[in-house]
Amino acid sequence: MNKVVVGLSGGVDSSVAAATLHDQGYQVEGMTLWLMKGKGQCCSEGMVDAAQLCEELGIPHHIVDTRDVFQENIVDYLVSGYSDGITPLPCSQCNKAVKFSPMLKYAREQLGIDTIATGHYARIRFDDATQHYQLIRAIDRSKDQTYFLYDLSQEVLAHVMFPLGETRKSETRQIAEEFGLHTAEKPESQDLCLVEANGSMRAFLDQYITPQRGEIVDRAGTVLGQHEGVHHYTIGQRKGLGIAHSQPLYVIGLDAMQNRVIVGERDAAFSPECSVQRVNWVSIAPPTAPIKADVQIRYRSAPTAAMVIPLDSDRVRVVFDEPQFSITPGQAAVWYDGEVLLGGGVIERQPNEG
Ligand SMILES: Nc1ncnc2c1ncn2[C@@H]1O[C@H](COP(=O)(O)OP(=O)(O)OP(=O)(O)O)[C@@H](O)[C@H]1O
Repeated sequence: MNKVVVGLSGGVDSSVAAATLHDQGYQVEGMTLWLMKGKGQCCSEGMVDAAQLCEELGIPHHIVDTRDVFQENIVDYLVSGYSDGITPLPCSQCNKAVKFSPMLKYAREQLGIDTIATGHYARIRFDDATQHYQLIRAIDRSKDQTYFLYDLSQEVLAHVMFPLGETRKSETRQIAEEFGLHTAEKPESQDLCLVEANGSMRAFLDQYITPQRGEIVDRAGTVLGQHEGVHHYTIGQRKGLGIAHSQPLYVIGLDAMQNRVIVGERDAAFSPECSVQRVNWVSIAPPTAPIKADVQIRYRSAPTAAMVIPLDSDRVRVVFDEPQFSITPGQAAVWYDGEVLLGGGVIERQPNEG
């Protein structure tokens, strides 16, 4: 019988992923990664919910202590990024370094199982022509999570299943009810796990970074106000600046070296291009010539037409057909050809951002 280890957060999506595979005849084992020191959602009640689910399905449940891996790859990464005036995206980094690789390693080495599954909304297809696994958007575009998965490797894609890729979110709860799972009623997580655990990103960061007062300036260097710490701000932010001005002002740069937040009017927050580092060509061999693609610079933003121009083995320049608002260093730029996620990487600081 085919064996699979399903990553269980204690939420409804991973519960349904496990129950579906179990129903299809797979020999399923549940695995919960203990990610956070303290009271992270997946780590206290989540572990109990995951254990109860495994009891309901009559399958084994493994809890793997990965708190050190999470601390090093996510907490330290966020603290150092925000201290440096960028806005890191923890979820893609978490998927790559904390969830998929350690889960697969543990499944193989400790359980002798070579396939893992999660409740992500995404699909995988093997393309015979290119001999590559391709990461494909979920059927339910409103829940599609491929943006957070761009950094997975071919090796991981070859051993992963996403049972919810063809399911609409509206059906998931119904399926959970049909299977009689207690997680059917569980509310959705609304935000980043660290934000849910700490109340806000600011509260999380303030535990690690001592707020340092500094100046809010315009591009010419004129002082317009004071800030409480560069790490409290993000490019494109409008609210919470506390400056009276004739036009709305936006954060257009964060200068950690000089401890300054740079603001400007809306027009100044648009850029025609950006460079992207730590690029992973997830579904295709790295191209040597520029390609046309639809690029997404935020999880919830619409993909927009651009040229993706390879610079070297893991850097590209993205030139948009139309200038984009608040391209945020640290966040992911991810590019698609239709439904296929071709690649992605981390947006670099722009030359004019201080
Ligand atoms: N602590 C964890 N241990 C193991 N797998 C996890 C853990 N957290 C998340 N996952 C896996 O990653 C998937 C996506 O996680 P995400 O945090 O985005 O939650 P979600 O989409 O709300 O899903 P869920 O409803 O299952 O919590 C989950 O469905 C689950 O398979």
